[in-house]
Amino acid sequence: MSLRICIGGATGWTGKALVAGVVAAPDLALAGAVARKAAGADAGTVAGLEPLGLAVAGDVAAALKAEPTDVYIDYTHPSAVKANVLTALALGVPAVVGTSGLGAEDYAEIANAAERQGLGVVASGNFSITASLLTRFSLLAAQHVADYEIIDYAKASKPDVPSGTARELAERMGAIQKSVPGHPIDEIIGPKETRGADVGGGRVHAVRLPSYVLAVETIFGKEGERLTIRHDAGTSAGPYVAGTLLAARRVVALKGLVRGLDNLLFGPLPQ
Ligand SMILES: NC(=O)C1=CN([C@@H]2O[C@H](COP(=O)(O)OP(=O)(O)OC[C@H]3O[C@@H](n4cnc5c(N)ncnc54)[C@H](O)[C@@H]3O)[C@@H](O)[C@H]2O)C=CC1
Ligand SMILES: O=C(O)C1=N[C@H](C(=O)O)C[C@H](O)C1
Repeated sequence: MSLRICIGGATGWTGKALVAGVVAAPDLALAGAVARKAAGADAGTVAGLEPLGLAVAGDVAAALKAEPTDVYIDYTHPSAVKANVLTALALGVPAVVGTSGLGAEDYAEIANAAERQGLGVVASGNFSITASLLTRFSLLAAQHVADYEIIDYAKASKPDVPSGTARELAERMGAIQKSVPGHPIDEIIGPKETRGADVGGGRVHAVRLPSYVLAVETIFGKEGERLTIRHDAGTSAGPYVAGTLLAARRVVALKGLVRGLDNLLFGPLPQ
């Protein structure tokens, strides 16, 4: 039997690519689509496909109550994602979280809800395979190099900061080892903001300019040498589809939260 998927944010840049990905996959079926402004429209039509005979719902609860659903996928907005995921869990549906804007405390709350319900959640700041390689390489480097900073580049209109990619990376790198600034930030002469923000125990610098989609750079410094690891997203949402659908296929067998697609692709980080 096909895995029944509901997509939150089905009319968006990523959501439309996911609707097409689900429709094209022989083992998946589109059971629901959520988008406030397109409620009532055909889910295929709003994604630029042939009509699917499935009406878009105005909110997550309506979609999950209307059709039996195995997995809820969220690509909505930083202001909506947490409530959407908690709603899905409360209705007994595991979730895959692509939307950015949540940090360690939000994920602790989501992890608790998932464990209480005995359900899985997979969240990843970036579901592209190559971005997951940046994450994994950076986590490995953080095991060996104590001094690092992250630069987070995105489009000028991005509403959240840092990006989901950079935030997850900073929090996970900080859990391995915190990067202590060589000169205490409180004692800096000049505007302290120039040194970026402390996210999870490392400095993150956000650049927001036209022409970027999303790029993340981790810079590791040691006496006499430097390592830079960088990922650049292009203008297509295609790279996020395979990783998101891999997470959807795997989340049904999980209990609790897995944060980071790299954990599904490459297993736990070697100690
Ligand atoms: N983890 C990953 O690999 C990726 C994460 N993202 C993140 O996913 C999110 C969505 O990105 P895009 O697809 O570019 O956005 P978009 O703006 O193109 O689409 C957002 C969708 O969510 C809906 N929406 C907006 N506000 C809402 C609200 N308050 N409640 C319910 N639905 C709402 C819109 O109607 C639309 O369908 C962003 O946070 C972005 O950073 C995007 C691409 C990849
Ligand atoms: O807002 C976007 O567009 C993206 N956001 C994600 C993030 O916040 O990390 C990543 C994706 O590459 C595009």
